[in-house]
Amino acid sequence: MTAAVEIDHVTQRFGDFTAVHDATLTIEAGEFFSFLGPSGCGKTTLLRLVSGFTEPTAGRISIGGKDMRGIGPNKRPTAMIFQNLALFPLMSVAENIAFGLEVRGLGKAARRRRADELLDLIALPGQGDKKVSELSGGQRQRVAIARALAVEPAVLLLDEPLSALDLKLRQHMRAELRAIQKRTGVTFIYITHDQGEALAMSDRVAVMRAGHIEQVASPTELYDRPATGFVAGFVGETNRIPGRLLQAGNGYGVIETAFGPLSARFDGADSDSHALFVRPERLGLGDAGRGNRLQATIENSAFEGAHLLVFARLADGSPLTVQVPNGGQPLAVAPGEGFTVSFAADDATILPAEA
Ligand SMILES: Nc1ncnc2c1ncn2[C@@H]1O[C@H](COP(=O)(O)OP(=O)(O)OP(=O)(O)O)[C@@H](O)[C@H]1O
Repeated sequence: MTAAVEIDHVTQRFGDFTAVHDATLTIEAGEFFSFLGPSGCGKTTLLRLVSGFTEPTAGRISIGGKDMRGIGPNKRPTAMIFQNLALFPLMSVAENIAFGLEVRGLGKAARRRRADELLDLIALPGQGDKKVSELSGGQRQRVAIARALAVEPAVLLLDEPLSALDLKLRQHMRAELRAIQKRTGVTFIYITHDQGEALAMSDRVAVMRAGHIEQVASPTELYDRPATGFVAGFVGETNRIPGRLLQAGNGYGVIETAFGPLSARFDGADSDSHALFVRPERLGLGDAGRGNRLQATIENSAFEGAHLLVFARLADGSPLTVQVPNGGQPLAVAPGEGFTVSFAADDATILPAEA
């Protein structure tokens, strides 16, 4: 089972405070969709609205084309997985998975059959008789997913389920979650403040800021075509150079900056002031005919294995980060020395400047 989720002009207020402002978007059936944003931006509130734990102050949520107004959480075709998995430690793995089925009156043999199917799905075949306490953190995570899937929800809601795991396991579980989602075809709605997680797993991501949805796009589009300065800065690293728009046309613009005119992609967004955003890995050392040039002075650098991060200052003292691929040669410039970087207009974006 799978279903689309329509969020139609949904607002959630708590007293005078608006946690979600007029959100409108459709999550397609079978999609892995993430809400990404800093703490307090309203992600959990939106998830609770979809699950039915909270009714919106205004607007409407539909699941599978059905209006969910007045339909309580246990009547919705959704299941939720929380950060603390709340597995029952004294029950076996199979009993944990089948718990929701017992409540629904399914017989013992049928429950066990379903638990075994789900154990295959989460790549823990034959582990049903183990105790939860005998499993690793990642295995418990998978059992929690199996338990949520046992009741055949059309939409699975996941509230930062990986945040308690260590980095290695988290990265491994990203791939696991994605694979389980693909195998089941269930719509996954995932919330996280970890951009790496959202980019690695999702078909599409909604970036949220202070209750507003800033952009909904695929991971590559978010990274390469951020719609706002906030998205450019929140999803990945970026350099920001403020300036005044000089000219625009055909999808490109030129802004006058403290370092001369610079050109980049520009979609024509009107604003009193603009800024150019360029990612550290899109800056190349030297002037290799890339179109835009900047002079900077190196402050220090950090070796990260596959690349070197160079922290530099522009002439007005503002910071510039350059990511240089590790080509097996030491960097030819030392701290305190000046150097030139360049970038192509296609590798940078001009957006309205934000405070
Ligand atoms: N029941 C409530 N009553 C009053 N304010 C609330 C309530 N629930 C959430 N808020 C406020 O709404 C805002 C959004 O909260 P929410 O939990 O949705 O954020 P979040 O993006 O999920 O953050 P985090 O990543 O920290 O969980 C916060 O400022 C929070 O304090």
